[in-house]
Amino acid sequence: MARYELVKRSVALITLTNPPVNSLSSAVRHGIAKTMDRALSDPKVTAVVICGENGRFCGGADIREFAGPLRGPPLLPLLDSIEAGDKPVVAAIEGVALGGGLELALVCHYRIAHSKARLGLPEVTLGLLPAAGGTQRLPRLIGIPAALELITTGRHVSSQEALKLGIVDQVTEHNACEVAVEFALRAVAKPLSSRRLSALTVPCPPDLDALLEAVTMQIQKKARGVMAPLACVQAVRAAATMPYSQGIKRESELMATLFNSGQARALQYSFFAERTAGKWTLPSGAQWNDTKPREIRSAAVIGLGTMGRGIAVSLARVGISVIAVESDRKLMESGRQMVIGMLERDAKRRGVSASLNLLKFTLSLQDLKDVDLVIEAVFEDMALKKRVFQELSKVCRPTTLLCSNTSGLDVDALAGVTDRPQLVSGMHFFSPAHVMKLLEVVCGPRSSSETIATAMSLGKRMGKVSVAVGNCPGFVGNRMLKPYSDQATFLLEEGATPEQIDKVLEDFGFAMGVFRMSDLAGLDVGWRVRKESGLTGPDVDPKNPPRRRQGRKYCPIPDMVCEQGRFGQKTGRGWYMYDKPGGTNAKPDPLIQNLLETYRGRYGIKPRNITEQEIIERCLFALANEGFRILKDGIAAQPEDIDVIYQFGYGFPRHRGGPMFYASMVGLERVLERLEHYHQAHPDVSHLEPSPLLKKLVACGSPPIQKWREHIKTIHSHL
Ligand SMILES: CCCCCCCCCCCCC/C=C/C(=O)SCCNC(=O)CCNC(=O)[C@H](O)C(C)(C)COP(=O)(O)OP(=O)(O)OC[C@H]1O[C@@H](n2cnc3c(N)ncnc32)[C@H](O)[C@@H]1OP(=O)(O)O
Repeated sequence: MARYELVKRSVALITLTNPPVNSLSSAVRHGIAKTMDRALSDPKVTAVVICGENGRFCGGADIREFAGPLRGPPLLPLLDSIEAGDKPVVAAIEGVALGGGLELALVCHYRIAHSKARLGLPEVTLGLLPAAGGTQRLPRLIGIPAALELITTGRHVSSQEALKLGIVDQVTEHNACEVAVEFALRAVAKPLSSRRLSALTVPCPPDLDALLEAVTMQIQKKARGVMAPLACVQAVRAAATMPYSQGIKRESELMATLFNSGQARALQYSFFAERTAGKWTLPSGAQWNDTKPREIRSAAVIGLGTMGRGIAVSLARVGISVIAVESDRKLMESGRQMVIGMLERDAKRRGVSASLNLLKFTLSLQDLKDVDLVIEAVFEDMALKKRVFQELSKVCRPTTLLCSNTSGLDVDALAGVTDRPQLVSGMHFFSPAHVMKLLEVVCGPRSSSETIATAMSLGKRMGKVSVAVGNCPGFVGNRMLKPYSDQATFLLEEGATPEQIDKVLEDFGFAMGVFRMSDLAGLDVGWRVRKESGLTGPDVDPKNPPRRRQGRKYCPIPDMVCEQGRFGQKTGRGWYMYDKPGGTNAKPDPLIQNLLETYRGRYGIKPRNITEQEIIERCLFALANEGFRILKDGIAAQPEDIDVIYQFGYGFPRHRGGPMFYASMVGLERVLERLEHYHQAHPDVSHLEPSPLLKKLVACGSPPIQKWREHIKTIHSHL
């Protein structure tokens, strides 16, 4: 776990060996303690170099160990003892020095970084703080403002930035280990006192209180209700105002408040969930690590609406040549201008040159005959999409993969009109596609494993978090959205207002409440779908009870809002009013209040006081309940996939883990009991009826979320 060698006759080279990221597991900490003792007690050794195996210094504490009882040598005293040693210690940083890894480097007396290395204290993203002295040493090294920014955001910095900030002493293009050994030899006999960061005084800015206040306010605005960044501010305040011995105690106290918190558990779960989601398995048994994806060099995007434009940008900026197709010259020209503008702005932000030469715009599908992959992003209309797929099937070479950006239509029906159903899949991007990180890769019953592997790998290349899902109306994300938003509109009928519901959801941590989100997305899209499904509009049987459709409870309020031409932000009116069409400043609208009152009056509904608890339970438990159905139906393979989809596609707060993790934290028994209660009160709302899988899990003693898979075992897996 830590290898010991003597090099150049007098330098002890300690190599951390815990693949893949050399995290500081109990065994590694043990290894460091043993090898450091050996180095310090061997008179032949004049200096020490610490490095990591396989070009990675250290990815920090072993996050998996946080879930169990803490064993092995504690990190903090181990690091303090390295710093206190009387032989110079040099950190040779290659790959990453993150979290405890950087804290280890900070107790070394010198730090040499490879030019491609990344450094940072990302503990805050795991609901923690750098509690192995990081909050006390980094401010002493680089000053309060810079340390505060790095510690509260968890941002990684390049070695060049680390050099500018003063975190490292030298950046090298060569083997960092060899450079560090030479450096260590030159450091022998130089005084170490000024190199022990804990002994330095903190350069304290005169406006410390104002700075801390400003950062606190920024955090409260950006990360409402999240504890760890605020604890980080307090720890840095301690560094600025206390001697090291007291500051370190404060750091430990603050860590103790975070360590076993629900937020830390949720954030650590989210870290692993994101990685688990990339590891897909299909019903055929094929999986992520045994299926080779195809290399995609060229792609086509059909349709230059909002989605198509974002997809074209996402492809071009990772070096894929793109042919963008529109049906109308005017639309093509305006699409061209927008895509070019988006790419130029993106390139400017990233400090690279825009890859405009990779773009081609055309009106003819005939131009697609040689591309490796097509992503169709036309209007959400099955007949139109089928025509496009039929045409593509004729035009493209037989090996071209055909993907649809549909947000919920049957991918297999599209596959059925082509000559290559095995090469068809869904690639469901989220708007705006060049910004949003989520990609649902929809696996139809005939999609081959190579097709799925290619779509997943293309998603990764575009910087997306890709999740493989099965084929059903709405897939995972949009299928779950329906019960969630239905509950919100039923609550409006019963007495709530859009702003009340949104506030509760935003206080819970959602980036936007359900009504503000709908206004942003546009209310007309759902209205059109409801009209096409015969749920609203002139075709609805007037004899039908007005609040029931197709045998189910139905709330027509969203249709009534649309009937007034209120389509959301783009029209300046929706659930809220905005300063102008396209405005983003949502204000409660008395007209909506009137509409709700008139509606309740017409149907004799006596409004009642709706509590925060009811809003959370009805919206979020209905959401999770559908998630259980999705797992049972084999549309998602594991709860982690659902949670990743909701975090990256729907603004579910990461510090709550996602709808399924949240349900597990509340307690499955409690979720079941509340759903039963609400279903009893609303027997005509089927999505409040507890799902069989939820009941089964409760009957099995509510196992932890990581064990749910063992109870799912569906024979109908679509994944
Ligand atoms: C009352 C109680 C009081 C309690 C007080 C407790 C006191 C405890 C004190 C402890 C003080 C410790 C302070 C330090 C804390 C930390 O260091 S927390 C960890 C900080 N580090 C990170 O956040 C880095 C996380 N990792 C990454 O960002 C990336 O993995 C990477 C290093 C940049 C590499 O990326 P990439 O090459 O893309 O590979 P991945 O796919 O992400 O990872 C590969 C596999 O490695 C696993 N992994 C990565 N990092 C860790 C880790 N730190 N611990 C455990 N496992 C890790 C990752 O999950 C992948 O594994 P698989 O999923 O199995 O493939």
